[in-house]
Amino acid sequence: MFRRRGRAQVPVVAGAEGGALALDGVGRTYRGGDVVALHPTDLVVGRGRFVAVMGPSGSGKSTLLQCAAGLDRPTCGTVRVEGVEIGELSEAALTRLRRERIGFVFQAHNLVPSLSVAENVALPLMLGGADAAGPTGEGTAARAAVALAAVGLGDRTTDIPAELSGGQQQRVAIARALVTDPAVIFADEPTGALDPSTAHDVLALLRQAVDHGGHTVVMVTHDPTAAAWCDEAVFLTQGRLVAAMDRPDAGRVHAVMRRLGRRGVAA
Ligand SMILES: Nc1ncnc2c1ncn2[C@@H]1O[C@H](COP(=O)(O)OP(=O)(O)OP(=O)(O)O)[C@@H](O)[C@H]1O
Repeated sequence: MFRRRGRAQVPVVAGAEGGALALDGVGRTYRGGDVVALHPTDLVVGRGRFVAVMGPSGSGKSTLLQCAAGLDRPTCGTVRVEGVEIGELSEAALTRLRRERIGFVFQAHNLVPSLSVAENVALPLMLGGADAAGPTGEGTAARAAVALAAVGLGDRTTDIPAELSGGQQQRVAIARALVTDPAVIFADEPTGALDPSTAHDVLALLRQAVDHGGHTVVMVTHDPTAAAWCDEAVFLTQGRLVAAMDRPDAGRVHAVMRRLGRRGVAA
């Protein structure tokens, strides 16, 4: 669905009122403006939604995700997470917001190899120092244990990452993303390195985080099957958001991706 704005068509993801994430005219250029990775883009994601960001290689998906997550500063526009405009935050405040209100899951899970599974999950809490205790005063170890139990790894807390399979390591990364109870989880190709069965388990966990944890998940993926786990899919091509789909299924997503790959535009 779209509403018209001056500069571009604007996908509005269902349930946008009180959005967890709002991009307003967010663009990113490189080399003094010669390379436009992302044209000014508007996107509002409602709380408790699972959204896939899709598009051909080089269409700007990772750029959008990095700007939305406060990992990169856009060239123009504003990003709000739970209504907080992140461009106005100091580096220290942005770091704190990223640590406490945002979770990250990447294709390469970035676990610290020398730390145990439980220590890896507790890391965002430990970096938070005095604020690490949960709402009822439980400590970091207890919170990490709850997050690990939620991804089915409650019995692997003392292992180091190398002792786990790739899929189990990705589940640890999801536990680490969940442990701070973030408003938004950004996932960049979280199943890109996994076999279909393990990918299924990881996507089920993200779906559960939305349905039972009330989290919002924004996931970059190339995979129509992964997109079918989402509430909505939005499609980028050549740095522009050109289409959105409610309740995507793999067949329809695949058809749009083929059209985008062929012509660079949505039908
Ligand atoms: N640091 C950079 N300097 C110059 N150009 C860049 C830089 N980062 C990204 N780009 C360009 O911006 C465009 C969008 O890149 P981006 O990584 O966002 O695409 P993507 O859709 O995530 O691609 P993929 O699916 O292959 O990961 C590409 O043309 C890319 O070459």
